[in-house]
Formats: sequence, structure tokens, C-alpha cells
Amino acid sequence: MLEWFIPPVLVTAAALIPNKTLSKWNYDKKHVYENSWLVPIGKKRKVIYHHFDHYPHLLVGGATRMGKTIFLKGIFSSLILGNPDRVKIIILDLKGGLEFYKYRNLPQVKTVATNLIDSCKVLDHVYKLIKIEEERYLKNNWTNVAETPIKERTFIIVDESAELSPKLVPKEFKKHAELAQIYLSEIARIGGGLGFRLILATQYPSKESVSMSIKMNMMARVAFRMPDMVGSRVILDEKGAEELEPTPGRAIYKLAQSHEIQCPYINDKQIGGFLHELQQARKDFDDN
Ligand SMILES: Nc1ncnc2c1ncn2[C@@H]1O[C@H](COP(=O)(O)OP(=O)(O)OP(=O)(O)O)[C@@H](O)[C@H]1O
Repeated sequence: MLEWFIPPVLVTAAALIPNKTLSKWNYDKKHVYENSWLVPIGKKRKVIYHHFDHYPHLLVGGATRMGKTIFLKGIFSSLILGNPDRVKIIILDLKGGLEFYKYRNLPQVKTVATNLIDSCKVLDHVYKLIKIEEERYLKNNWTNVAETPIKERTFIIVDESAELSPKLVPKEFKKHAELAQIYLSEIARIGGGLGFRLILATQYPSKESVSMSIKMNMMARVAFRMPDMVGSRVILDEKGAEELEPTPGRAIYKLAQSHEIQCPYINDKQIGGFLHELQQARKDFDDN
């Protein structure tokens, strides 16, 4: 929670900083906390973190080329660097697998589905896992993962959730998309308390692509520049994202309050470098 991490007085002062003080910056792993679900997502006067144990799910929207996938890759990197033995990542890369399929062999990545049918199978599996966890929590009288000895978290990252919308897919895929929506709603509704974290990103924010039953359980929102006010309202429940400067990575992060931030830039080469260093450090540790 932002207000929890930065003293309220600083948050208020930061809100007054004019946009021009926000500038592009590169992802830096020095901002990653080990063994924590506090993840750097952007900068204002200082680095802004999202706490996935406080707000388990994140809804992300924005016009094309405004930085959604780069943002997801930053989170993806931080999760692996900060929690290499505790994070499980499931990716629905519905941009045909172009962005995340290359990471499918990482130990932390459980699956990368690249089409609707496979995504449906993956979501069905996640739903079954949630049901198993529900039983375990009942038996142990647990209510929330943060209060249990369980250290692992499972992240489901969906890059282009509109590809799972029954109203937007071709007729022959409608049934699968409807099923996907039911699973996503359940993950958003009951998965959070059980250690499942959903990150949904779309470039088509509309009532059709972001269903109300999913959205109402996703309290944290990130909106990149939108083509119009409608998109802003879908993601943030308020206008504003259509007025953002058209700079890639510029976004509004909304919890109780909205904050304009600049998200870090990262590319696949850098991610590859970080992952290699991580692998090397772990190998050195095992050898000694
Ligand atoms: N945080 C950032 N800082 C600087 N440049 C960025 C940032 N994020 C994205 N960019 C630039 O914008 C380009 C598009 O970013 P990205 O692929 O993340 O957009 P997108 O919103 O996912 O687009 P689409 O919805 O069309 O797939 C990147 O290739 C990069 O050059």
C-alpha cells in the first residue's frame, strides 16, 4: 500500500510535483527487495512500490505502444529476482507468445499459454488449485495467505485480456472465452486470499474486455495513456488517463488515491543479463 510505505505527508507533497519532473528511467535491480512482495513499478519523486500482499491483483490498461508489456516485464523481473524460490508464474501471452514464450524454461515460469484454448486449460488448472487450497485453508482455519507459513505466491499474468473476451473473439471461440471469464472472476474473487495474484493487461479497455465481475475484485489499477475518457473510466473508474502526456511508460497508479508515475524501462537483453547473474549467483552459492 503506497500510503503505508511512504509517509502520508510525502505522498501529498509528491502529488503536487508537476509532470515535467517525471523522466524516463531504466529498470535497476537495486530497487528489488529480496523475499518481499513489494515490487517497484514506477517513479515519482522516489521509487513507488506495489505491495502484492496488500493488493493482490493489478488491472493494467492503455493505448497501443504506451508501455504495458514493458511494465509487465519489469514486474516479471522483480518477482523472479526478489523471490526466485518462492514465486510461480503463469503467463497467458495472448500476443501470440511473442513477448513471454522465450521465458518458458525458467524454473519460476510454470506455463506460457499463447492462445485462447490453451489459456482456458491453464485457467481451469489454476481454478482446481484454488479449490485445493480452499480445502487446506479450511482445515487449518486460515483466512489469508499473508497470515500463514506459506511463502509461495502464484502470479497469473495476462497480456492482452481482450483476447479472452466472449464479445470480442470469433464465434467459434465464444464458449472458451466465457469459461475463461468465469475462471478469471473466481481467481480475482477468491484467489487473492489464497496466494494467487492476477495481473490483467489490455489495450482495449471497454466493458466488453474488462468484465465488471473481474474488475470489482481488482482494487489496484495502472492506466497508461488512453485514446479517450471511456478507457480511463474502465480502468481507473475516473477520467484522466486520456490527458496523460503521450510518453511511453507514463501512467496513473491508483489505489485509494491516484498518482502519476513513470514506469521503468527494461528490455529482453537486460532481463537475460539479470537472469544469468541470478543463475550464476545461485550456482556459486551451491558450490560453496
Ligand atoms: N517505461 C518505458 N520507458 C521508456 N520507453 C518505454 C517504456 N515502456 C515502453 N517504452 C517504449 O514503447 C514501446 C512499446 O512498449 P510496449 O510494447 O510495452 O507497449 P504496449 O502498450 O504493450 O503496446 P501494445 O498494446 O501495442 O502491444 C517499447 O518498445 C519501448 O520502446
